[in-house]
Amino acid sequence: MRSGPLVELTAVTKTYPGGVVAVRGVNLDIERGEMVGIVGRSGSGKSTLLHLLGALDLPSAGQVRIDGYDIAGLRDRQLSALRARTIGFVFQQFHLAVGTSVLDNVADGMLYAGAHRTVRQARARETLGRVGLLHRLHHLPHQLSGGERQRVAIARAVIGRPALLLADEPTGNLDTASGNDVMTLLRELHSQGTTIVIITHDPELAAALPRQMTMNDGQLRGGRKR
Ligand SMILES: Nc1ncnc2c1ncn2[C@@H]1O[C@H](COP(=O)(O)OP(=O)(O)OP(=O)(O)O)[C@@H](O)[C@H]1O
Repeated sequence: MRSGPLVELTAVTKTYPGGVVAVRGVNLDIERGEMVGIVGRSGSGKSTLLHLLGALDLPSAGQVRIDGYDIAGLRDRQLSALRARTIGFVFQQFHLAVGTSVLDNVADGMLYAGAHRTVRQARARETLGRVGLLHRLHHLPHQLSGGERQRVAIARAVIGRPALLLADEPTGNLDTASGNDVMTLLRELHSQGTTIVIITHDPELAAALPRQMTMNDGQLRGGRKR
């Protein structure tokens, strides 16, 4: 494992074509093993920040380092490899493959590793055990509740044991009880060593996390501790 913060943003700005400045001069360190909430109103720039944290997008100015790598210095293939090895993503809308079993949805989270399907399925089974869904292996996504779907999405995101899990409004489509189950699961993954960043517009949810930051009009409060 490399030393230094897992994610380091220095003076990061993201301007969209058309001129909207979605993220302005953000400095942010996320240490290995942290669990962080980023809270902010709709349009404050949270999703844009998450895309930058996950190297899904490049900054217009400033530097993003992930696991020690300055992402601006990587070729597309190196960037994809870094993402695949290091980062898992969870979204509000689950994004599961329609018509594909729960087991294969999760097994596909390891496609990048080039392992045989039976190996991936064995890992998927083990990971679905961790999220409490061994009784749903052969169901299709549309046969699951929202909370179950999100647990499948989390299993897919962590099957490759990424150092960093980025979750964009992971409870946004769930009722309170299922949302609490998903948060409990994320805490468990955190206690097992995964660094987690959760984007939310829910101040209560963010307040319950070990570290919180606030996004306001593209600016981040609480980003750097030193
Ligand atoms: N692809 C894009 N092109 C142009 N402007 C964009 C694009 N994506 C987002 N924006 C703008 O950037 C600003 C920040 O958007 P972003 O989605 O990051 O906010 P958010 O805090 O995640 O909002 P929400 O909670 O509603 O998802 C908004 O003003 C938005 O309209």
